[in-house]
Amino acid sequence: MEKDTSFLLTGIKFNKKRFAGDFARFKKRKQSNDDGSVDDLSFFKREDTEAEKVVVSVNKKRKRKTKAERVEGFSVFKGSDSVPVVINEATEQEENNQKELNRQNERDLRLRKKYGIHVSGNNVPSPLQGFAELSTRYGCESYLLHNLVKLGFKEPTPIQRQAIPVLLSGRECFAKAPTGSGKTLAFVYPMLMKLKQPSKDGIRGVILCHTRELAAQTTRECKKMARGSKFRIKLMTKELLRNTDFTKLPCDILVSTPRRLQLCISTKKKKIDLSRLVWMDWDAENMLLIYELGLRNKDELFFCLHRNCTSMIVSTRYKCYSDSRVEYLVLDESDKLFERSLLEQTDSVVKACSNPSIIRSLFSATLPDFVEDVARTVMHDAVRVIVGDKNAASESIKQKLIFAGSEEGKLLALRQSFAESLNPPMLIFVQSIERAEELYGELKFDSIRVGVIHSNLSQEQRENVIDDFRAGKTWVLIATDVLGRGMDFKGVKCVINYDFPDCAASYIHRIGRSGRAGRIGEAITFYTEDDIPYLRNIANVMIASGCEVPSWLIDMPKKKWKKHYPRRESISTKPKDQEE
Ligand SMILES: Nc1ncnc2c1ncn2[C@@H]1O[C@H](COP(=O)(O)OP(=O)(O)OP(=O)(O)O)[C@@H](O)[C@H]1O
Repeated sequence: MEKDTSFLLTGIKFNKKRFAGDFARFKKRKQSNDDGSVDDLSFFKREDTEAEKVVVSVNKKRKRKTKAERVEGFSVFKGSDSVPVVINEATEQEENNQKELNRQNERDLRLRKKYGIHVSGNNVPSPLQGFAELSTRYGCESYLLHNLVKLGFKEPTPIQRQAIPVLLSGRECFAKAPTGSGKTLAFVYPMLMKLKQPSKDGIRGVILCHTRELAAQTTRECKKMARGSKFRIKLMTKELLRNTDFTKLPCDILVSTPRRLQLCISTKKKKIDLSRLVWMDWDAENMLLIYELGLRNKDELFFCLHRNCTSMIVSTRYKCYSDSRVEYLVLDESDKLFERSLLEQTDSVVKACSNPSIIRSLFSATLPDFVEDVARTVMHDAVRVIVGDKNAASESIKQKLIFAGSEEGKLLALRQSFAESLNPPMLIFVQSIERAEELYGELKFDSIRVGVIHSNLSQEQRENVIDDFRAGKTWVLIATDVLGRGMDFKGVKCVINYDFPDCAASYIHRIGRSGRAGRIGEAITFYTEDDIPYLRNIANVMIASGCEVPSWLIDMPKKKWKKHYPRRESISTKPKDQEE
């Protein structure tokens, strides 16, 4: 788990040649930035103190002009739901407006309570009552509504009810909602609505997924939702990476793993440039502001305004225009993307998407504190949306723990459960590639159609295994954690944790491959002596998801859970002396 949030503290390179005139104005004052870069670090470092003052000052100015305007703070966590401003000397019209606002707030609260939605942030937009509001409130194009009907989606899920209006209002968002609860649609739909039309400006939407399988699935879902439009939605494949000149690639939305996109950004020949700077129309008012606020140049002014005002206010009052490229960035399974193994690559991509008007969103079924910290530091006036209990799994999954005693005991228990009731399609998770192959070796001679997937297989092999499982050609799929998150196999009835998961988050995601979209699922977790110290953490998840747990489990001491990868005996029914 990483706390490093370096991408937030990195800046944007300015095209000094292109804006030579503007730079000339500041030459004398900007002694130290000879390379044309913003003195980003020091600037951002003081944003919590100086910039806050600046914003208050900017906001005071605005307030003087129109009394009814609200003072917007920019701390995500300063308040819970929206807090209406009390207006002194209110006119009758203003009072009526206020009453209507209060009534709306009450309606929002009731709706959120009904669907278990918890929000933090300033002026959080009202949740959707139904999909029809996408049209009445946001002027959603008819092809998008038709696609919802075609997909058979009648009602928005709770995360869709809240996250879609947040993103459509141009707010950044970090969200946690149970596995299988429709988060993909919650970020893809507003992206399609926001981007409106395909354009020649290059890639405007980027979705990062932690595995190729999830990226491929998300691309497919995205295309389904965009049917009837001319959006070009591309999956970053190995071929694309090798053979494409991205400056010529017609693409509006790119779905990729962080690794592939980073490779692309860092390889000069590929010329993929996701960054663009927003420049303001330079006028006297801005000049004045710079001096009044004690800033050094218009870049600093821009960041101040941008970070603390809504983009609409910036664009009308301060005549800011956007020459943006990536307008929309999604980090799906965000906590995974921020883990040590992917952090650097994710960091590069986020850094490259340097359009200051960008709307970024983080989605996952688990939201550890360090991700909240990242979101709080990096995002602009973001809204946090949590559906259900923060540490819970999906409530539609029946969860069971089985003591298997030893490795041999696990294999016996598995075969016994197959003999009693094989309920395919079924996923079995193990902790390593080696163990996946071992278990596959044991089961392939039983009369079960079994497949295996892990990261040592070629991309083609992985695709074939997934296709066979989706098509029902294999009933049981043995997998490492490469399939533990995000994958949507609609009919999976049962997940078996053959090996105990390495952390509570991994447990939540693994078992969440069943019980999707409101269906009933089952999760069985084998444990041995080695795993007992970690049982309590799983018990906590079970309790939070409404499952019954034996009292002895609750009485167990809590254990701080780092990654749990015990050395396990190999999976084999051969007598020990016959093993090689
Ligand atoms: N409004 C809806 N009504 C019915 N089904 C829906 C709706 N929205 C999405 N779904 C379906 O729910 C299933 C799960 O959706 P999705 O894969 O987006 O879940 P998720 O929340 O991203 O899960 P995970 O955390 O495991 O990634 C999909 O099969 C999707 O088609």
